[in-house]
Amino acid sequence: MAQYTRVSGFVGLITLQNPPVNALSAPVRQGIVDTVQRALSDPEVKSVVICGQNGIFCGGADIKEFGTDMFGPPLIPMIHAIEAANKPVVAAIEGIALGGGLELALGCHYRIAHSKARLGLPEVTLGLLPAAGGSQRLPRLIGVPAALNLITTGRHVTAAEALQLGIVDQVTDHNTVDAAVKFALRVGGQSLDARRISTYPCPQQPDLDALFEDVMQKVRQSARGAIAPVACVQAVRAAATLPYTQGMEREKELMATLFTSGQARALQYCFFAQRAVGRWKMPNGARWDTSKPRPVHKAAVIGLGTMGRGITVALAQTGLSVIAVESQEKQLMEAKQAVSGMLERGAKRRGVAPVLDRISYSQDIQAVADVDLVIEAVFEDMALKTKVFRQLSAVCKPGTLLCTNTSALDVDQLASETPNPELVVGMHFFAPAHVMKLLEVVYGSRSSPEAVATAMQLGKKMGKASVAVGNCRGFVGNRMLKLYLEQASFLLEEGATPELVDGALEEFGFPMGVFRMSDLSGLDVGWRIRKGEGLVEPGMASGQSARIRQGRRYSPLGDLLYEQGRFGLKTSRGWYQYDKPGSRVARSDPWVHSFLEEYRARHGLVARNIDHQEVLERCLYAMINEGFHILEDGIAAGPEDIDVIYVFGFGWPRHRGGPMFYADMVGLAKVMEKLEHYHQAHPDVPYLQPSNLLRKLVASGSPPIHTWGEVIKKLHSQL
Ligand SMILES: CCCCCCCC/C=C\C=C\CC(=O)SCCNC(=O)CCNC(=O)[C@H](O)C(C)(C)COP(=O)(O)OP(=O)(O)OC[C@H]1O[C@@H](n2cnc3c(N)ncnc32)[C@H](O)[C@@H]1OP(=O)(O)O
Repeated sequence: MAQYTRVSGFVGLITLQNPPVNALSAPVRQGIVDTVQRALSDPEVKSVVICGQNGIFCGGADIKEFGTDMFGPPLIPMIHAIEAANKPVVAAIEGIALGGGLELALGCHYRIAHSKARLGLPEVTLGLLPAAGGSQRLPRLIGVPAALNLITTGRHVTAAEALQLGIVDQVTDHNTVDAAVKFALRVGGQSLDARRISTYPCPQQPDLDALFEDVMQKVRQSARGAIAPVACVQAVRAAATLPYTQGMEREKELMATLFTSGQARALQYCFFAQRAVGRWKMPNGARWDTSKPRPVHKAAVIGLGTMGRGITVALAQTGLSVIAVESQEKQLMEAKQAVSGMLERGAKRRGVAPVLDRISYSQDIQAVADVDLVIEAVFEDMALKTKVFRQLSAVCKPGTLLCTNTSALDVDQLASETPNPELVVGMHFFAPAHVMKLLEVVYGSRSSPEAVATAMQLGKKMGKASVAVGNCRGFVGNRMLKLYLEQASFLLEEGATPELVDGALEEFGFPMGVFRMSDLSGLDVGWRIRKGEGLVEPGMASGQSARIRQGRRYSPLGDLLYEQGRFGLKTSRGWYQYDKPGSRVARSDPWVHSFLEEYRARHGLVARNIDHQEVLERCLYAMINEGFHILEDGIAAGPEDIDVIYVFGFGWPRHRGGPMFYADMVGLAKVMEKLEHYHQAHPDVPYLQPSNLLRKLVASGSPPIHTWGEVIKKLHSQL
């Protein structure tokens, strides 16, 4: 809807009304068309101002309409009619002008923004391009390089940057609508010939071909297979080389390809999934909207290894006072220096002052007596964590929330060591904790809704995609990852190389394949986890029972490399070789290839040809199948939770939506059939057997992902 009023005698004021972000839904577009016509035909009205209600100009097209039968007036003619008007139209931009919202503003003759407003064309993040003239007008207004930057990244700019770039004509600290009305009164009756952006020639750019070639190469490299950034470059190129009308034709053509693409569906799914995970619920009925978080002003971190340091930085940057505790003096000194460095570098990047004074350091756990929340980040060892939790219970004031950063251990067991298990939750960060955007909030069987709400709110304040998950070994992310890693090792045994497996996964869109990732995180880390699970004994890796452990297939390849001191990047040898410890450039290592050949010969394994498709099916479908088990077990409340975890924490390519969305796209029947096929070929790998839930979904005709909840509910009610 759009409301129309006449203000100051001569100005038609149009207010977009569609909370929460005044998205351009069909009724809003219809409202704009009607009210613009009304203003233009009223002889008393000399100029027009368009604004949005509640201090928000417009969040763009209504994303919920995509994929439905869209009705109502289309955006392009609506914006053309505004630009062609014979009375000045001024956009009063408060809050946000994004996507179609900014395109609407670019159709206006003038733009006035509040100093706190943000503007941008984020369509690329939804798998689209600015196809209501944005890709054609913006380059004409601000030049090709700046437009390319904004359109291919989708980044938001501040009002100050928008003014500097020439996107807006004026910035105000005062009431934007008042300023726009005053402005409109002043320009009423003036010629609009020089104010219609579509009539501007694109600013000349030396060596246009070289510029586009260079940008296209960079965009293709960073897009990891996403098609929208490439289409965005092509659309801007059309703006730079074609007359406006032909450029619009090209924009439309490119949008037609994107609009119905699987990638756009995936990216739009991710947009809503990211918001859906905030509406968490627990199997006992506790939920986000009935659980009140506690205030957290002061927090403590116990253990200042890599994770503890990152968590300390993340908390301090959120504005909390932090007490960082490390019992070893040398480690404490090193941590202090490292944390200060991280804070200083982060502050420099963001152009703010570092918040070093928010952190105090101590070797004594007694120092945490008055904090509201503690995050334990000591070594991943149950006995050690238990000791820390007992100490914390004795030291902390009543009501302090005790959180563990364990990546796999039993949260219930830790909670049982405290007199108040309802105050215990997992806060599983991902390394580096001040950078990675994911937080798994793990509720135990006795965690209170209040404790979960507090951890979720803190995660949100830290800027993390926070997902509430149940307690099981590895929670959601690592539980699924384990099978992905195992399948990759099995593929090596069967004839693949690390390069082949990584190549397939990187082509799929992961930033790095499984073996490069393993070199980065350290083969010693994986070895320690397997040892903790009782899978590793000295000498066992080469013995008779090497390839069967705990009654099922096991690959000792990682253990054998570990025994050779090949820990990955840190020792400059792992699945690849590196020029020096810490170097990121992975080079093939002939030693690894001979080692694999000898290993196969020793175990009577005959190498066969393995192609990219098999790598993807084995690694990804095994993980997806575990995702279905996780849903069945109620560890994740819905497929969105799993997908957000994988996109934000494990480098799953966002344009493929996450593992569960990907399964839906591939077709559940196909995933099930392939799993059955691989299980038949590898009966000693029980987890390749399709899960009950997957079978049930296929039997119910493979319903779309947003309706899986019904099938899961039915499954639970039958248990
Ligand atoms: C064959 C060819 C056919 C061609 C047809 C072409 C037709 C299309 C033509 C033009 C297309 C234009 C493209 C666009 O405009 S795409 C949309 C561009 N806009 C965006 O990407 C903005 C997305 N939103 C955000 O970034 C944020 O929501 C923000 C606006 C910054 C607000 O953030 P915050 O304050 O943190 O609040 P939330 O993110 O939680 O959002 C609050 C609720 O509002 C819902 N929302 C937000 N934006 C939209 C939107 N554009 N459409 C619909 N709904 C939106 C959001 O989902 C939250 O609700 P909920 O929690 O229920 O999910």
